[in-house]
Order: sequence, then structure tokens, then C-alpha cells
Amino acid sequence: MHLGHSVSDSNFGPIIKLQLHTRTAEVIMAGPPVIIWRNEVEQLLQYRELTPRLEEALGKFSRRDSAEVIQPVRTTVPLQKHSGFLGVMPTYMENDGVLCTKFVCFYKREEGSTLPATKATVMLLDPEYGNVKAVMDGEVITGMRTAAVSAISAKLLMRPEAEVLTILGSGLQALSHYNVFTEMFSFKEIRVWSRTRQSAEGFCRSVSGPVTVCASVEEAVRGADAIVTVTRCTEPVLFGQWVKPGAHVAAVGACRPNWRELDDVLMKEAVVYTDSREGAMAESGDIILSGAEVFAELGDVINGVKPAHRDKTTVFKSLGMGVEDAVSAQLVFDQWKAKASLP
Ligand SMILES: NC(=O)C1=CN([C@@H]2O[C@H](COP(=O)(O)OP(=O)(O)OC[C@H]3O[C@@H](n4cnc5c(N)ncnc54)[C@H](O)[C@@H]3O)[C@@H](O)[C@H]2O)C=CC1
Ligand SMILES: O=C(O)C1=NCCCC1
Repeated sequence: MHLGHSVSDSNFGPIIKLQLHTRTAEVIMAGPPVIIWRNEVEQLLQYRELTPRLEEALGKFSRRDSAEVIQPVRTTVPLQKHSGFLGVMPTYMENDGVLCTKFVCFYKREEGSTLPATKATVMLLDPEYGNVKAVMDGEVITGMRTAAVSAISAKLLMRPEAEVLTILGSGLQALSHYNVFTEMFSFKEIRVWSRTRQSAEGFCRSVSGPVTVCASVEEAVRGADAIVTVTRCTEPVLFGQWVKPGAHVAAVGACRPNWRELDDVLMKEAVVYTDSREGAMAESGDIILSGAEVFAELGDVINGVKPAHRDKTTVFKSLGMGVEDAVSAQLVFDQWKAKASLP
């Protein structure tokens, strides 16, 4: 460390009358964090760049090397009056110099509510000095990184000859999952089920290709090779008796220990993979209440330490991880700087 200039009161007031490191002065003079809001995040984040970074990050997380990733299970604060939770999701990636926190509020919502299930903000910090470098809208990041991780699970666990994809739910996650699954795979048929035909039809109008609206979950999932569950339900909606043997299920909703999307039959018959074992044991009602065994993390498969049972029925139980937000936010920030021609 070399010492920089002496800064006098006349320049900076009483706050800094110190020998400052040149770098410290730069940080202080760097000004407020940049704000990168929804439209800009949408323009800057692309699956083709995001997905390989997420795959690498899942592998790093599962190595449990504190120089690669420190990411505790998220802290949740109940917002009882609003049937919701605040989740705080810090992550530090020492080797990559990435320090990040996401704040995400998520809600159970009343039957028929059209309010969104989640609202999120992401902060990127300088790990050496602790100043906030960027504040970003977290909605697009949450939508895209969650869908991209489900697509990674399908790449690893779905049968290569898969033809039929079913999406249960028709909200934000349904849309981001449709986008990345159709970008990465070639399905012959895509089906959607939602609680009302109207919202399923609205979903079909919002996407670029043909989607079959199904009247029941059973009709939607019978014979499907890949099933994505992206609902806000708190009781099982997908039952094992309807699921084709060898199908792959990416289960994204039900992120509280007493919430369910999948029934016990499916949980016990399938080989169960998660993003984080600790997260799953703390937060996943589908795992905790069914007593199903977690076979592996996705990162274990990526690292080659656990097999991908493509021949069997597989469930990827996604809870969402801070490291996914950290990698996404760093990518957005890098792209933003490149666009602004900054170092
Ligand atoms: N694993 C992860 O990393 C993440 C999980 N999530 C979870 O994914 C789920 C979907 O999120 P979004 O698409 O953002 O929500 P959204 O509110 O945009 O869409 C939710 C969908 O679930 C349907 N739904 C609501 N209650 C239902 C019920 N009782 N039975 C069946 N369907 C029901 C709605 O009609 C809608 O189609 C939520 O549970 C959310 O908490 C969200 C972000 C990240
Ligand atoms: O990882 C996330 O972000 C979320 N996970 C589950 C619930 C809402 C947000």
C-alpha cells in the first residue's frame, strides 16, 4: 500500500483530515453508486452469456471453498401483515472480487391477486472498501437467473430425446422459463396450465411460439418429458402418479418449509437434486415434509463428483441462491461499464 496525498479541510471539510491512500481517495471521490434499472438490466443481460457463468458458479458453490464462494442460507424476516417475507441474500466470491447482496420480498398473495410474487433489489459492493458500486433492479435478474439454472438442470438431467415441455403457472417465472428453455432446447410441443384459462391464454399471447393450453394439471403433465413448476401454491399441485417415468421436473415455487408444489409420491420416487443442500433442508417443504433424500447438488454433477441420472425420474428443487444473483449482477455491471466505456 502506498500513501497518497494529504487532504486538507479546505478541500473536503472536517470529514477527512487524513493521510489517504490514493485508492481510498478514488473510492470516496467515485461518488454515489450507479443505479441500473429494469429496462437497462433487460438490455444488458443475455442468456448466452449468463448461463455459462451460472454453471461455473454452481460448481464453485458446491466445492465449499471459502475463497471461491461464501454464501449463507438466506435470512428471512416474516412480513406477517402482508403474508410475505423479506429475504436477505449476501454472497462473497473472494477469488472473483465480487461482493453482493440481494433483498427480495416474496409473498403468498391472496387467491386471484394479480400483484407479483416477488420484488427484488440487488446491491454490488467493493469488497476492499465496502462502498456500494451499483444498485440494480432485481426482478429481471431473479427471473433470468432462476430460469437459466432450471435450464442447466434440464441440460444435465433431462433425456436428450425430450419432446414435450410443460409449464405449470403463467407468471414472471413461467415467461423467463419459456424463453430460456426454447432458446436452449428444441421441444416439439410446449404446454401450459394455469389456475384460470384466461391467464394461460394471456401467457400464450405473450410468447413467440405455439403453446397448448391445458384444462387440468393432469392433462398438461401426462406424457411430458420436462415439467417446470412455477406457481405460488402452498399445497401440492403436481402428483407423481401423472408423471412419465424418466421425466425431469424443475420445481421452482414452494420456498418455505411448510409450502408444497409436489406430492410425496413424486418426491420419493424421483432422484432429487437441489441448488444448495443447506438451503433445501432449511426452506423446502417438498423435501422436509416428504422426507425425501437429497441425492446431490447441481454443482456436484457439474464438478463430476455425483452422477446425472438421466434415465430416472429426476426433480431439481430450486430455492434460489445469492451466488446466482452475484454472478448476474457482476455481468450486468461489466456490461454497463463496457457500454459507458469505463475501465
Ligand atoms: N427458486 C427460485 O429461485 C425462485 C422461486 N420463485 C418462486 O416461483 C414462484 C413463481 O414466481 P413468479 O412467476 O414470479 O410469480 P407470479 O406471481 O408472477 O406467478 C405465479 C403463478 O402461480 C399461479 N398461482 C398462484 N397461486 C396458485 C395456486 N394456489 N395454485 C396454482 N397456481 C397458483 C398464478 O396464477 C401465477 O400463474 C413463486 O412461488 C416464487 O416464490 C421466485 C423467484 C426465484
Ligand atoms: O432466490 C430468490 O430470489 C427467491 N427464492 C424463492 C422465493 C423468492 C425469491
